[in-house]
Amino acid sequence: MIPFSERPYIFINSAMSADGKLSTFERKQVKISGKADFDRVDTLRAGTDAIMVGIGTVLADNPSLTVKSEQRRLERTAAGKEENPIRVIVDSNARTPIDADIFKKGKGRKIIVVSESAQKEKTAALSKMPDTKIIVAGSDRVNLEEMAVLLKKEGINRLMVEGGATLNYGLISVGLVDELMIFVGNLIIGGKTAPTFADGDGFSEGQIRRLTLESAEKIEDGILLTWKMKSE
Ligand SMILES: NC(=O)C1=CN([C@@H]2O[C@H](COP(=O)(O)OP(=O)(O)OC[C@H]3O[C@@H](n4cnc5c(N)ncnc54)[C@H](O)[C@@H]3O)[C@@H](O)[C@H]2O)C=CC1
Ligand SMILES: Nc1nc(O)c(N)c(N[C@@H]2O[C@H](COP(=O)(O)O)[C@@H](O)[C@H]2O)n1
Repeated sequence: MIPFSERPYIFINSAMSADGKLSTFERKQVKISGKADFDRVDTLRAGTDAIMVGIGTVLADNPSLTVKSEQRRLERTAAGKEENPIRVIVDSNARTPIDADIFKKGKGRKIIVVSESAQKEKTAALSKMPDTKIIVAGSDRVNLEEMAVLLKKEGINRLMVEGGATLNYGLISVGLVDELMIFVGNLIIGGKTAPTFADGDGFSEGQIRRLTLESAEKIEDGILLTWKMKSE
């Protein structure tokens, strides 16, 4: 485990259906949160140094990961920060499209974390995008622990993760998650191949991770659960 002083504080914010799905079997983005929850997410975004997603989420949702409220952006700039937190994509093979919204919408730094096996032409093209830095961590796949240490060196002390299913599992499995905020919405999505909150290989019985419930808050017709990871 990486000592806490050498990595950012890392929390995941996700929205899942009552049956634990992040989206449909077609991997199409579903609005699980309502207006109030999206506003809460915007406050969280404004209060972090960086927002991270996996490449699967970029390819499926094409998110911009910007702070939506002008007032919150102004408060950030008044405090000497950039309008938007640094946007980080975990992208082992440098598959991020150069026309992705992350490059088109909102000002601020972007970091694409790739592995050594990513094609050099692809990383070169991404490194030419404005305000974009490439970080290499890991040989075939991004090594998340190495990445966390490098992100701390970039000045990221508080990191918000917005999925998806594979990245959530990957971070939890290497002990890199401190807190989870899961909004459970009032819908059933179903489907055995639809992404769940944490996919990946799954934990065997002896490896199951345990949580401590911090709070449960009703928001519109859903519930926001805030959990801390129990130390292993
Ligand atoms: N409801 C919600 O809050 C959210 C829903 N989603 C949904 O989740 C789905 C996307 O999830 P996934 O396909 O699982 O993609 P993902 O966003 O978790 O990205 C997975 C990719 O991350 C990369 N990666 C590199 N190194 C890794 C490592 N060591 N561990 C784990 N991942 C690593 C791999 O290339 C892997 O394919 C979409 O359907 C999207 O709509 C995504 C974000 C939030
Ligand atoms: N909090 C939350 N609730 C939902 O219902 C969602 N579908 C998501 N998805 C996440 O939000 C990203 C979109 O961000 P932008 O609006 O483009 O800035 C999406 O990619 C998921 O990470 N989140």
